Amino acid sequence: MDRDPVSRLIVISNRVAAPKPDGEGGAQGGLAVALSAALREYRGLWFGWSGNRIDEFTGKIDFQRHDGVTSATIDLEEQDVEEYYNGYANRTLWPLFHYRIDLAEYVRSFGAGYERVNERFADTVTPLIDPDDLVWIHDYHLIPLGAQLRQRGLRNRMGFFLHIPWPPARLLTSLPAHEHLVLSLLAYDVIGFHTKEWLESFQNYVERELGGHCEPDGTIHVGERSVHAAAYPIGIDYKEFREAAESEAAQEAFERLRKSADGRGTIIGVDRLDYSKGLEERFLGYRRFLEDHEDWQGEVFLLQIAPPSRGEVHTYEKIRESLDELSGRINGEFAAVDWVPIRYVNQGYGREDLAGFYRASQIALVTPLRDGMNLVAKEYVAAQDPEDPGVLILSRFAGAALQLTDALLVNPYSKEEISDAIKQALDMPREERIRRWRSMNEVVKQEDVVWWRRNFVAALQGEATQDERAAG
Ligand SMILES: O=P(O)(O)OC[C@H]1O[C@H](O[C@H]2O[C@H](CO)[C@@H](O)[C@H](O)[C@H]2O)[C@H](O)[C@@H](O)[C@@H]1O
Ligand SMILES: O=c1ccn([C@@H]2O[C@H](COP(=O)(O)OP(=O)(O)O)[C@@H](O)[C@H]2O)c(=O)[nH]1
Repeated sequence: MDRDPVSRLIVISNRVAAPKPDGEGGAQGGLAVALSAALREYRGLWFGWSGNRIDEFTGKIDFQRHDGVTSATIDLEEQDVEEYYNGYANRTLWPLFHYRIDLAEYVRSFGAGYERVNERFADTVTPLIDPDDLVWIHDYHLIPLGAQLRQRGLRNRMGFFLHIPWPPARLLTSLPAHEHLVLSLLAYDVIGFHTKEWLESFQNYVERELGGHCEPDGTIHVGERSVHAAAYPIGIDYKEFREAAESEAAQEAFERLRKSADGRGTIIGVDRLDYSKGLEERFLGYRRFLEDHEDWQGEVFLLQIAPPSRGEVHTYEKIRESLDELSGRINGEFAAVDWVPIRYVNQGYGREDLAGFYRASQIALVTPLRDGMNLVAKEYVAAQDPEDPGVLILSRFAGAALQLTDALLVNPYSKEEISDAIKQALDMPREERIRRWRSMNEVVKQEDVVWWRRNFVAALQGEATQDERAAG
């Protein structure tokens, strides 16, 4: 395997993938899954919150080594979790960055808790960083961390990657102290986004609100400061996922689902229970399909796997209640003694089970209203049987839609488009399914998590990536 000759890599993110006993599933989210894959190749360290709460912050670091990755985690206080994670990260930034200003809450104590936890991260991680280390900070929880580390004297090359969309400037300006937040990003040497669309929104903000100037090569100038900003779409660990798909456990999961489907077509959805994933709209689109095509009733079912997420945030409690109600209503309306249209499962599964379920499903319905990337779409493609692949129905508002252009792209707000796409997928001839799948599989295979990590790290080391050389 060719390794990049780099210094140590220090990865910092809110969540650090907790080692799980073999076979135990869970909704880790795409970031944790992708970073553990990338870090396995590196000498380095993954720093973040343990997920635990304590009465009083101590700054004690817990080191663990698991599956080739060293992690260093700290516990946070109850108030930290409430204001920083549940508050500013998930009640302010998450909805706003997913274009939901109607759900974004602007509460001063959230902002204060966010700054405090970023300072706590900076205080505890600074002694672990050597002068030659590359520092790679992840996601909206930790935007000001780079500036905090600079204030503590760190001169290392430092990069930031945003895993969620960057909103249009006109929406972002609804955030109190938005300039302060965005200016703190200028402490980094490299800023990465999943897609050109999110990058352009960022550049637009910089020019409109900060009076900055963006060069075609990705350099951004604001006052005296220059940083490099570019799109680096994240991928899955293709090789590892294929292995998971060929495991005995995946085969068992495949057979279990096929057996219980009893010859009916399976449409699968796999999402954290999050309002950004468009689950209500998806259920309504599927309902519309059942209404539009009565002959398909009893012939097909939707398996929606939706493990609960961020359950302490009331918008998440609300979406859970709405979906319980809506799935029940649709099932009550259409079910027969031997058929239920929606199997709605609030449980997380491990990768091997998921791989088997994906392969056993003729259609994947991946219809977020807005999504930074969406790795489920890529996993579905990777799990398919090349001789008889399923069809991916994908929201045009997911970052993945910019790469997976041979999916059936839909507007997730439109019941009609979802209904039509399901019908088109069910009727699609095998040759067309194979043609579309081959082209998507090539992208998923080539532009995998290793490619993503290498491109970002190359930029962090100050090297132009191949794509950037071609563009320049
Ligand atoms: O850590 P949680 O609060 O439980 O949430 C899970 C993760 O959700 C978000 O994932 C994003 O990253 C994926 C990988 O880049 C991307 O495909 C997806 O579109 C994003 O939603 C969040 O950004 C992570 O920080 C969370 O860990
Ligand atoms: O029961 C589940 C549901 C999801 N996932 C994983 O969680 C990740 C979700 O990533 P995605 O980018 O689709 O969305 P996110 O949840 O990060 O917003 C994918 O790797 C899924 O395989 C999982 O391991 N078990």
